[in-house]
Amino acid sequence: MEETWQVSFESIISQIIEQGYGILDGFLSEEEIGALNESFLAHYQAQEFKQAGISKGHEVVKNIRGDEILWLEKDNANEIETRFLTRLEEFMSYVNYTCYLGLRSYEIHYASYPVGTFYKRHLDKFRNDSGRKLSFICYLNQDWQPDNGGELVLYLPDKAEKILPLGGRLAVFESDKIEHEVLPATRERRSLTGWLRNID
Ligand SMILES: O=C(O)CCC(=O)C(=O)O
Ligand SMILES: [Fe+2]
Repeated sequence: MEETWQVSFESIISQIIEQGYGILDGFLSEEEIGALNESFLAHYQAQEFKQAGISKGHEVVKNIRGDEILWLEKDNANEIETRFLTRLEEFMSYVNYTCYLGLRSYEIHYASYPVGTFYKRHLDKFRNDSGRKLSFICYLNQDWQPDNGGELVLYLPDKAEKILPLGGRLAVFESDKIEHEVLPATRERRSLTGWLRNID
C-alpha cells in the first residue's frame, strides 16, 4: 500500500474510533471520478439500475427512500470499478490491522438519487443480518455546490452533522450505531455505497 494511503487511512480510522464516523476527501482523484461517472452512465443507460427497497424483502417505498441502485460485483467489474474495489479492500485490511473488527467481506452498490428524492432517517441494519459493521459512501458528484443540498445527515448523540456529497469524498460510520438520512438535492446525486461485513 502506498504511504499516502496509510496516512489517510490512519486519519479516517481515528475519526471513526473517536466519534463513530470519519470523512476522507480525495479517496478518488478527479480522473477516477470522471471514469466512474462514465461507467455509471453506461450502466444507467443500459437500464441496469432498479428502484431500491427498504428491507430484505426489497419492498419499494418511495416516501421512505427514492434512490435507484445497481449492485457492483467484483467478477463483472470493469477496470475503474476494479481499481475502486481494490482501494476499498486495502482500506478494509487496514481497518482490520488497526481495529480488530474482523472484517471479511463487503457489499456495494451504485446509487442514483433523482432530483428531489431522499432517504428518511434510518439505521443500516437488517433484522436478520447483523453482519454490517461499517457503512461507507463514496460520492461521485462533480462540482457539487452547497446549495445543491443532498447532505448526508448523521444523528450523533449530541448533534446532527451534515455532510455534503462532494465528489471523491468517502464517509464511513458504524452501521449499527449511527442513524442517518439523505436530504433532497437540486441535482441528481450519485454515489457508491456499501458495507464492510464481519460475516460473509
Ligand atoms: O448516500 C448517502 O449519503 C447515504 C445512503 C444510505 O444511507 C444508504 O444507502 O443506506
Ligand atoms: Fe443508510
